[in-house]
Amino acid sequence: MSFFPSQLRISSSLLRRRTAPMAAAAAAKRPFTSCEGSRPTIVHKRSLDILHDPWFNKGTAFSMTERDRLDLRGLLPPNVMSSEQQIERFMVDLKRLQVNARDGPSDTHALAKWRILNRLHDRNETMYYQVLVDNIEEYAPIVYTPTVGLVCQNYSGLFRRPRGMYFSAADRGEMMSMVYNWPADQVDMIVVTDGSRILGLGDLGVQGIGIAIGKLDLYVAAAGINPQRVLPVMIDVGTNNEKLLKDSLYLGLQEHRLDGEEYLSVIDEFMEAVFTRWPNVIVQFEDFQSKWAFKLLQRYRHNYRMFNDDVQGTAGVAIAGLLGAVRAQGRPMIDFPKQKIVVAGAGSAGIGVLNAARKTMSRMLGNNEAAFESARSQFWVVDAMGLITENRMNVDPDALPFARKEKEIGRQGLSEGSSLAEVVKKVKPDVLLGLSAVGGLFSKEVLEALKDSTSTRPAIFAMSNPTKNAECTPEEAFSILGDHIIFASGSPFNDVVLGDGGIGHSNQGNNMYLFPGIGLGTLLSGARIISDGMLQAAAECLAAYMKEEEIQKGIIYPSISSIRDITKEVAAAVVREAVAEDLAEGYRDMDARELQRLSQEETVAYVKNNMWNPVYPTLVYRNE
Ligand SMILES: NC(=O)C1=CN([C@@H]2O[C@H](COP(=O)(O)OP(=O)(O)OC[C@H]3O[C@@H](n4cnc5c(N)ncnc54)[C@H](O)[C@@H]3O)[C@@H](O)[C@H]2O)C=CC1
Ligand SMILES: CC(=O)C(=O)O
Ligand SMILES: [Mg+2]
Repeated sequence: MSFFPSQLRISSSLLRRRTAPMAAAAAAKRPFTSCEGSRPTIVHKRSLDILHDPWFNKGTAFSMTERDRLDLRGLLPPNVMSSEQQIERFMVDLKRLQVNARDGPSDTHALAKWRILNRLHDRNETMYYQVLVDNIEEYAPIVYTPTVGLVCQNYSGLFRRPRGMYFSAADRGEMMSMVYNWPADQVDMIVVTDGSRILGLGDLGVQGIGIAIGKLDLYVAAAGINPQRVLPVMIDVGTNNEKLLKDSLYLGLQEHRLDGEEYLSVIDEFMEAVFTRWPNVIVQFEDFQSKWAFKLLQRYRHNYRMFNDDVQGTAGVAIAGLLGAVRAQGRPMIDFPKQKIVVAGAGSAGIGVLNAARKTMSRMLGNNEAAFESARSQFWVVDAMGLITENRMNVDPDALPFARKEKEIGRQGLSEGSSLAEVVKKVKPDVLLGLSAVGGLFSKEVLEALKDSTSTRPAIFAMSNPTKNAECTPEEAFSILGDHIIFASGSPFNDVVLGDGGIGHSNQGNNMYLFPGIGLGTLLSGARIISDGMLQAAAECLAAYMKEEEIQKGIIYPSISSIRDITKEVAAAVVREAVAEDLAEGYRDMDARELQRLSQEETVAYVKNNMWNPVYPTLVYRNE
């Protein structure tokens, strides 16, 4: 099945948008698995051991009866706090930092917030996630992009308590037993990186584990995956970052990266080990350099429950945004195949987006070979060496399908290696999309050239992360191109106040709108693999989520404050597609046949009821 649905399916889901009433659970034929937060939790420890365990610790919120039950009386100040009071106290501390920091959202300021939040995570996970869920808009930029980039760059210095697992080249032959060192018998979600391309910051070696941790924080906050069942993983096969190789305080292997068969054998061993211990786990590959991203995806996707977020998650988010941009021009989505799109960056993310966009156009044009071939001519791809054409020596095989024919581009006055500014000047594209990792690539010259766009409302996607790597800022885009544009960036920027006092919307086009729902939907369907159709359903759901009035205002992605809601909808769409493709094997007491019987509303309710909420459970002690 190819990546994106026909226009008909998009339209019908647009009609269904946000129609799933929560009353559906009550109307459902059978009770769904209830929220785990309400069940008592059996613990096998007491006293200080409980206070020092972030999974169970409630700090001052332990009730007096619980303090008696768990031998905690006298180990805490006597005033029992509600979780709201606890958070209020914590926030006073966190906000004081904000008041005192005179330098605005500087790096040191953001890092200080990350430290405070991380320390909370280390002593009380429930409260940490409560703070995150309730203030996701404020703290996603701290636990995720952009601050997570800074955290990864400084991880060797910031490291205090271990979080997640490290599999290194030195562990070859040991991984099958090592996985049993992880304390949880059930793991639902693993995010794994080899640290070779962290955001747009390059090879950060073992320090890249920060990105796996940040992504899993969003799995918990947005998708309600139980934090006791997530596992961040770093596969340390060395680093080619010369600075880290020479740094005596660096925490990873100080040797050059393994390559070729040796590298593959390490990743193979890791996959075999984790799927042996946790056969139903889902593995998200994150921030692997392009060289391996596609190869590993092809190697594993038909046998394991895995996906590559940079290739597949980014593609879905970009497609949803591109369709939003078409609607924002006042045109029907079926006009998407007429859009001229210039893409800067032909790495794992850029090529992932290009393949998905081409397939989407092709489906809209009739879904045959001629349509697929014709869709190709809507794209111009520029990488570090300029416009990619068939004359490029040693063109990357993944980029080859998008290499322009000299004959075609000769007519436009372009040639192999033409600069981005030249390409934009000559093509006059509807969309300029950056996944280059080069901050400021959309220079004044490039944006000036876009003024001649044939679109009534050109779209600029400056998708590279973190903030400093964005191809341009919204201020630059709106000030040069005027008010009637669409702007999206990978990391968050503030909206821009326009000359007439209106708002120039700065959308965050980030795969965070899809990966949590893809993971949750896969988990709750029990799908054996993650198919193109499931990814396509996720992207379609995101595209359909935006209301017409929002789109007309230039808002093409939801606010991050609604990420839990959008994730629930995306997960339900993924579940339904898995069922439709006969891939779903069920989850816990919801078997495949029962899943099949659920209506759309019931599927949404099923997803919602299986999302973990950060609420203190009642703790009951039992001897082991
Ligand atoms: N917003 C989002 O959700 C996502 C954003 N990204 C961002 O995309 C960026 C790229 O990621 P990957 O594709 O994995 O990296 P990559 O390193 O595989 O690819 C980078 C590409 O940019 C090209 N490039 C370098 N300099 C250029 C220049 N001056 N002009 C045009 N192209 C140039 C390179 O030739 C290469 O093709 C990163 O900054 C990453 O943070 C990645 C995934 C998701
Ligand atoms: C967002 C993301 O996955 C990246 O920048 O790599
Ligand atoms: Mg990534």
